[in-house]
Amino acid sequence: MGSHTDSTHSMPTPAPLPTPATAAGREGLDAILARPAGAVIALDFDGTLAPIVPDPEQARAHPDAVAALAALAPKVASVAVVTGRPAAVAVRHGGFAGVPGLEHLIVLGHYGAERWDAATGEVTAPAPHPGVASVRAELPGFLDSIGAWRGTWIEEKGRAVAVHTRRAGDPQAAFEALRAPLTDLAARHGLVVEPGRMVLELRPPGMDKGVALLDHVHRLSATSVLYGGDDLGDLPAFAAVDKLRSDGTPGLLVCSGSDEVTELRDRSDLVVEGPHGLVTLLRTLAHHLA
Ligand SMILES: O=P(O)(O)OC[C@H]1O[C@H](O[C@H]2O[C@H](CO)[C@@H](O)[C@H](O)[C@H]2O)[C@H](O)[C@@H](O)[C@@H]1O
Repeated sequence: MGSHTDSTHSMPTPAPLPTPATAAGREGLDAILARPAGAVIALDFDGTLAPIVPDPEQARAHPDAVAALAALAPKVASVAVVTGRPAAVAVRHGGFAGVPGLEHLIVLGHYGAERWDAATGEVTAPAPHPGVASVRAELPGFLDSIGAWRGTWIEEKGRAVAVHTRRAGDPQAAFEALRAPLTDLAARHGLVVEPGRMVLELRPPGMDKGVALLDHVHRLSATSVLYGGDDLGDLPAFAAVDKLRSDGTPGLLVCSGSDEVTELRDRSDLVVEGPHGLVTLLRTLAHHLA
């Protein structure tokens, strides 16, 4: 994908859009193309718009992501980023604030608990869950007591805490060893564990990316939806698109593929190769929309 040159007119013409592998996906893409003004384009951040790096503080949107989103946003009902990150962090690391074309961008942070609106620059969110403060206090001693792998570290997220294993000698073994104990710990504090790419997050229950996506699509009375993600936390959003489809709203499920997570590949209509492939798809889609 990319731009081609049309020798007849010497004008760049858009590369063709890829064909989704499923009939439902083709119907979703057709609906977006037929009526872009009714389409919601919703995208995960880490691993989808931003390449995975060892230090979450160093993660940044793909260099062409903002331009692709800004080209797409004026043509559709809404572009939204749906992320496990605090909304303000995703806005900062994405470079999403003050961008011409992204005046109506929405960032749904903390799996939808937070909402940042580019039109106001404000984040709205419910009161923090008290279990986060108590688990934050217990967590360092708890990790020591269970002999967590060296390199395991805690990310402070405000409304949640996340335990990362990517820097451990064997990240997958470190992740597996922590999963059951952290699930018990979270439950004792009224929280749930959200597993991700070499990360286990302890966060409040009751919200996920599927709930957030359905709410956003219904608020706008959208007529179609595209959701792109890479990780287990995106599966509820995939399920939400399935629900929308069965209720009559066409949708396209895009997987930002990696070797690390395979579950989404099997559930998606279209697989692109990581954030670079996703950004190329968005740019190509923008070219094809009236
Ligand atoms: O919902 P997302 O936007 O995909 O956010 C999920 C988690 O992303 C971050 O962790 C992941 O990306 C890091 C930077 O590339 C990487 O180091 C880590 O291994 C990944 O799991 C973020 O740090 C977490 O808080 C998010 O929950």
